Amino acid sequence: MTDNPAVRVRGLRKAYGKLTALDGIDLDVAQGEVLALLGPNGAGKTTTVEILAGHRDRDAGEVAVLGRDPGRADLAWRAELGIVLQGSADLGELTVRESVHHFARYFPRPRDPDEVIALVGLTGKAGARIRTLSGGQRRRLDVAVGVVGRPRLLFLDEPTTGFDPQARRLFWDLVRSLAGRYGTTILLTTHYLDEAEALADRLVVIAGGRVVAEGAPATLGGRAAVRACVRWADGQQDTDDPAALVADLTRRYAGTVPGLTVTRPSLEDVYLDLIGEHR
Ligand SMILES: Nc1ncnc2c1ncn2[C@@H]1O[C@H](COP(=O)(O)OP(=O)(O)OP(=O)(O)O)[C@@H](O)[C@H]1O
Repeated sequence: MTDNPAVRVRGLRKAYGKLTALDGIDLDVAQGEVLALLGPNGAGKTTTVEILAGHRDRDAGEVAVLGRDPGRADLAWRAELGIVLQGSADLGELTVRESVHHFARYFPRPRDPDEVIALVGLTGKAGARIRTLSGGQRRRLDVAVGVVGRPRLLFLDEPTTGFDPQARRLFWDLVRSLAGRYGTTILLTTHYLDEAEALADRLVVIAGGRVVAEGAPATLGGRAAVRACVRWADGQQDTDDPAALVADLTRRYAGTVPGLTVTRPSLEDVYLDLIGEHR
């Protein structure tokens, strides 16, 4: 972790009436890092992102986002952020192009709105009124608005909900290029484990308002240490060295091993185990 993280959270708490939504969250996001916040419905992901983005008050805890307390930050701080939350502002009578141009004017160094529209794959709909867009197209517009201000830090709350598979891949390319080429720090929430695995340097899993695990996608929850399971027509065996076992089987069968499969737990398996323990 760098000395000067983009996001630093200690002991974050938030209750809605009697319901404790966040029960002491600690979180760091390094500059340039892509961090995915995972957790079941109601875990507290949106509450966390909204507090970090300055859209919601907290009850307790220390929060620094780009070095500032979001509860007391100013317009210059806000201009460094890109925010794609759930439920977008309603500018339904504007066209896609008018909307992105409109939001670009709030920022001191915006990206070219037409380039941003192309980046999210909406060039063909640039002249269409927002109210005529499909759900996935509307979400792509939210993403365009989120990145048009050239943010240093981008919050994406379930950004690809409603995207078709092609649009999701286009979005993944966009996130990778923002992180890789521009060094944008990105905090995203998602329910898609493949998305988290494809994009994130690090995952943080929350459940019941607490952090229950964190780590790189390849190692979360001890994933890398779990043994592989080799199955074939006449048997199965767990092993640390599947290549050696397969070589041995190949010799035993003097060629092709019937019905051979080698499996390791997927990120989804590990994730479900993790949140299952905290239900
Ligand atoms: N404005 C609100 N008033 C009352 N309760 C709320 C409010 N917003 C969220 N909650 C409650 O706080 C808890 C955390 O909600 P939050 O939206 O942060 O979860 P989440 O992890 O983003 O869930 P999801 O994956 O379903 O989007 C839930 O139990 C939710 O019902």
